[in-house]
Amino acid sequence: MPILTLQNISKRYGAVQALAGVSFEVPAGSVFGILGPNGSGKTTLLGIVTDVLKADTGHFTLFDKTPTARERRQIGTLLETPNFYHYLSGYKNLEISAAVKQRGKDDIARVLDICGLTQRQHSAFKTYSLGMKQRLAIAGVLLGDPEVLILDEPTNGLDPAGIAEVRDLVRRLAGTGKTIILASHLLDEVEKVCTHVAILRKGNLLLSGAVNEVISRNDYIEIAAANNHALQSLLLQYPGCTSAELNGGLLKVMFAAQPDAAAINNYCAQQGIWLSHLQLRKKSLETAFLEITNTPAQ
Ligand SMILES: Nc1ncnc2c1ncn2[C@@H]1O[C@H](COP(=O)(O)OP(=O)(O)OP(=O)(O)O)[C@@H](O)[C@H]1O
Repeated sequence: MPILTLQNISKRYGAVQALAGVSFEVPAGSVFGILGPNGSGKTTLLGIVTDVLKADTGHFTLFDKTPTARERRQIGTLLETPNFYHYLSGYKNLEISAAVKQRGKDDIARVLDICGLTQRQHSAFKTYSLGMKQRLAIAGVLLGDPEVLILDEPTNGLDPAGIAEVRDLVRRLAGTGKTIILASHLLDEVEKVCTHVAILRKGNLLLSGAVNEVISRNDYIEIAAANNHALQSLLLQYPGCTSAELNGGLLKVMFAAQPDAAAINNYCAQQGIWLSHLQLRKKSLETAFLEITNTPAQ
């Protein structure tokens, strides 16, 4: 059963089409990244799902049901950094969060433990590192043990140590079976923690699904010969070749499917070009992502 199903969600702010007919499913137990550059509609989408905003068209279900207060109670949301009191301890701040959520204090020790803050629970919030502050914010979201967590840019503004701490926490939470939906403009974040992804650009969904399936990462080849221009023309005619760019003394050649280096070597030899260099290289997720986001939206 999908945890969240979006169907044809659109939202406009005046002249800006923030979301244009977005549909996808978030599977149970996934860490689902909503990825896109600034202004692509991520926060708007999370706002709609958490009932802060109303969609113009379309609808969504939570746990396969039209959401009521009962379904919403199973969602813990962190859309912006909470206003913790700087002079109060982590524990006292969570007492306030629990009271706002009309929950008792009995869950505080558990969430502090999950977020690795037990030892520092009685220290003032102002003495916490950036990573600890964000972990406290996530601890607040975990009060009441929701099944689904929605986090908007959870590592934004953190230093590298804080980013690593929050990523570890997200992975740990995923390991306990929680479904985690997080918006991010950081590809690295999605690569490191997400199992699934939806990629948005200017309010359009470019693709969604399991990270390994939707972001194809075929190898590319680096290749050179005495006459690189002749080699370039030749390779552009090779079946499945999508580009051949000259970079320094090497050609970087991309393919629609996994390239076969031996077959390419043979092809060049048959055409009278002897290679001085041929190497298979792994395409980075960043390159794959740029290719996806540079293709026209449907
Ligand atoms: N209240 C609003 N009024 C007018 N335009 C808005 C409003 N909120 C968002 N927008 C516009 O809608 C588009 C989508 O914004 P949104 O904040 O959802 O994107 P985002 O992907 O979350 O970006 P960011 O990472 O910068 O938060 C942007 O062009 C933004 O300027």
